[in-house]
Amino acid sequence: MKFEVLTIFPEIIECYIKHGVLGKALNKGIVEVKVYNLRDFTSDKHKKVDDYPYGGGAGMVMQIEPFYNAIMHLKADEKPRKLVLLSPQGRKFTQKLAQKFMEESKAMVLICGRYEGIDERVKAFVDEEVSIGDYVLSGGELAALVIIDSVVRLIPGALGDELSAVEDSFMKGFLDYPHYTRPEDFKGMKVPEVLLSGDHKKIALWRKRQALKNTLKNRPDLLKNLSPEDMRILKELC
Ligand SMILES: N#Cc1c(N)n[nH]c1-c1ccc2c(Cl)cn(Cc3cccnc3)c2c1
Repeated sequence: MKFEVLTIFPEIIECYIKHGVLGKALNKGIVEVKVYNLRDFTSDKHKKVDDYPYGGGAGMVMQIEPFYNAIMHLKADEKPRKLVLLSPQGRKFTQKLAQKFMEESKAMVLICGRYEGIDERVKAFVDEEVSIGDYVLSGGELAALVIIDSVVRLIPGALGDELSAVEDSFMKGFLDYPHYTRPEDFKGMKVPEVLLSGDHKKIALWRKRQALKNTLKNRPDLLKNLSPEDMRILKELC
């Protein structure tokens, strides 16, 4: 899969993608990320990308021309791509939408703005307007990275451990179970005995109970379409 990112801060994207799962996927050639600086698509010597808002109001608005020029530059190769605008007004990004993007798109353009937002006319050239959540960020770049990271994790072979992609929280409809590793006793804080028992059936049941308990406490909204067995365990917890 290929990601093309439009931004005035390419360093934000370039720094993050070198590390972790994304870095490995890039090295394996499973993923390609190209970052474009919108200032390279301006037509004035000051590389201006913003201006005062029509109708007044605080702050500056990003002008349409750099976005238009960059999008036309990308489209020149006539290859199909999904154009996604990051915006506080966008539809909510979820694991389900990440799965859809991974399955349906060979290439995605992630359009990142700053300031108070971008000229509304840019939306005439995009396929989706997406927000990663109900909180206020300073621009679209972090949101773009969230989308790239979550979509790449779903690409077969990207993680090197198929199970963890399948087991990721939210795919199952409830949160993950607690994780422990060495030391067994840290200042008197001990690892639960069951995890040292080697009894895989008991461990699996303990993990399921803990996951359902955590989900009931922190994210009851995720508890849908539980299997009869999970429902039985949940009822025991109530
Ligand atoms: N995705 C997402 C997302 C999110 N979940 N919060 N904030 C954003 C986001 C995305 C794009 C931009 C652009 Cl362009 C400018 N800003 C700053 C801003 C802040 C408050 C009101 N208006 C604009 C952006 C914030």
